[in-house]
Amino acid sequence: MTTTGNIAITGIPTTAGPDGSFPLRRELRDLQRNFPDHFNLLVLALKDFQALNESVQTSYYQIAGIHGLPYKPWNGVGSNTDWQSTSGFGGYCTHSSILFLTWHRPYLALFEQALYNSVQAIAKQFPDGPLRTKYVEAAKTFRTPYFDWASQPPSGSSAFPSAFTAPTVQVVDVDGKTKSTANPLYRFVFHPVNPSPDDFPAQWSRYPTTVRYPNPRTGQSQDNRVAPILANELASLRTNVSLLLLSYTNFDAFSFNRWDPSTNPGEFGSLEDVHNEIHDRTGGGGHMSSLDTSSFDPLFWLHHVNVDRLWAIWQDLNPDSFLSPRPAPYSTFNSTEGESQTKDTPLTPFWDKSATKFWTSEAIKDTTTTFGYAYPETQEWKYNTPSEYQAAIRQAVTALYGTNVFANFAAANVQARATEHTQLIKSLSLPPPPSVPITAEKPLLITQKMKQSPIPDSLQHLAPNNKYPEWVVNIRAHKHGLGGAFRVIVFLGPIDETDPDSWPTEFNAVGRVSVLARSTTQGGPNTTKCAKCITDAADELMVSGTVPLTSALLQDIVNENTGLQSLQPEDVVPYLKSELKWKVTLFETGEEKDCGEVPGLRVSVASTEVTIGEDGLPDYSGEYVVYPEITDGKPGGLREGEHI
Ligand SMILES: N[C@@H](Cc1ccc(O)cc1)C(=O)O
Ligand SMILES: [Cu+2]
Repeated sequence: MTTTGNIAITGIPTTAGPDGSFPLRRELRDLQRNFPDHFNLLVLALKDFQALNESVQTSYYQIAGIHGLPYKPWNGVGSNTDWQSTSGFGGYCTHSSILFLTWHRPYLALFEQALYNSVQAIAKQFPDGPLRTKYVEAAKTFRTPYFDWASQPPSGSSAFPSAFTAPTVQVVDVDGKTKSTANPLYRFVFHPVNPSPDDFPAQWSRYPTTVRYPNPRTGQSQDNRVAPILANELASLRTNVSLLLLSYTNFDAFSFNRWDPSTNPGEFGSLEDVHNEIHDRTGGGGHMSSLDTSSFDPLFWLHHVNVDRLWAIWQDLNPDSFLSPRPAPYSTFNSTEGESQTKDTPLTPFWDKSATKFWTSEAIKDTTTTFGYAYPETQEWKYNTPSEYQAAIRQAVTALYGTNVFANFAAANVQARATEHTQLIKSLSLPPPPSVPITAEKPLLITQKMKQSPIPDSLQHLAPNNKYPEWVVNIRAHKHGLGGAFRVIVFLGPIDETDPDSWPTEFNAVGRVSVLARSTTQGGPNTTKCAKCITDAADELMVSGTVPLTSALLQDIVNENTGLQSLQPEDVVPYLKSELKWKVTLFETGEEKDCGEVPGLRVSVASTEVTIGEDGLPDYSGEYVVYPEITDGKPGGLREGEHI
């Protein structure tokens, strides 16, 4: 890869195998356990890549810097100066925009081709002989892994893989010796944090490395907080992913989180919304929580590969739906607020393979193999017909994310969550894990239960005639209503109202909608943010998200002391009226702050009747019904007579 002039974004140049196959981007835990040579290369190459001089255009530092901070033009692509107007943001990344998914695909391809450079270099450094042969061979099919944050981790293993949290990792180094080395997935070590003066404002330059859940006082990363917080809202997140993949059929609704008055109650969610939630839950006020800094955390790349994968899966299930022109939500390096963004809008700063023009959404929509990779679920070449291929995708999706909410509930042993939860919370008070070497973690498994049983016998009575109502909480708010990143957490049941710090780990937390608004005060956190809303144009941008409730309702039904009897509206409506609540907190500073309400906040509850087919697959084609009586009278709740 040349490092001067226009850099062509090629991904890893690959010719298809004789059967049409392409190398796979695999799940991290699968890679670690089943492809140890690839995993070994990942560790060594990522270290090498991260160590590149920060002034090199294809260094980790500079590639990460395309997304947000330090707001510098990259690859010879000048920036639009409009972003400096009050409502704009620096950097090239696209969010709440129709280009959200497509822009990130060449971005990941660029990361992968740069990482691959290091993979090649490393493989060749092994001593001549069988070791080198082995690693050179493995290097050919090396692709960036993904972190599947939605499927159920195998029992006894953490929702946040140790590959991200262990400070050191065991590797076979290029001298052929097995040793312990600093883990490049754990954090990125800036060298230095401000290679040019003021790359980062004080709020960020205080951290010499990327951090997760930084202690607000000491700035220490608290990685042990991530796993319990991922586990606590996992069942709802997983339903969200199944709903997105199996019930959304329109690209615009599926892809991004912008809300408008025509949004129907079955389409408040989006892949961008669940993606935001992962930024929030893994960042905890550290780098992942902010669009300005998230791409510096190595986790960002594996998270976004998963987002790209979910899109690839969805797109192959819905090949005829693609983006329709939409106005840019605000000005950035590559867009001007209000201008129409279409499938032909240049995805700057990513030059295409010719290095003379930019990639467009249209050019990268159809297949990931343009960039030399596929996913386990998208091995199209294995099937004779499109319908066979789609049936296989559906099967793979339902095996990982739950054939239906009942099978998911049973397989994931959600029932045991209450006990498990107490243990997790206890583990939070323990000191961070010592520097342990990575031991191969169990890969995600297709659980037998999900495959076997359409509706487990013990839950059959809750879906008479194989029909049941699926319940969701829909949320919308002004994206920039608080002048910073905030979330709305949804609870079902009592919580400690007085302690915002405890809310994400309350057992009764069901799920959240996280809004990654950028801080409008670039100098750092502003203490008046909760109290005041900003009144510029960006304030008008409305975003939405959804929190699936059904699995939490099932938990409450099974847990007899709640009194809830069924999923039917006559039981659920009064139950939700008394038990459903939500809290708004600002999260960018690492300190949880109760913000009461956000401008434009509307929370509503909707349900749709789902029929489970013979094969256990849910049919989501029904309409959604909104129940304003549940939220009427609560702050920010939809009122009766009000339109969604
Ligand atoms: N937090 C719960 C989900 C839940 C939330 C609220 C409830 O009332 C019940 C269940 C879990 O870990 O699975
Ligand atoms: Cu992201």
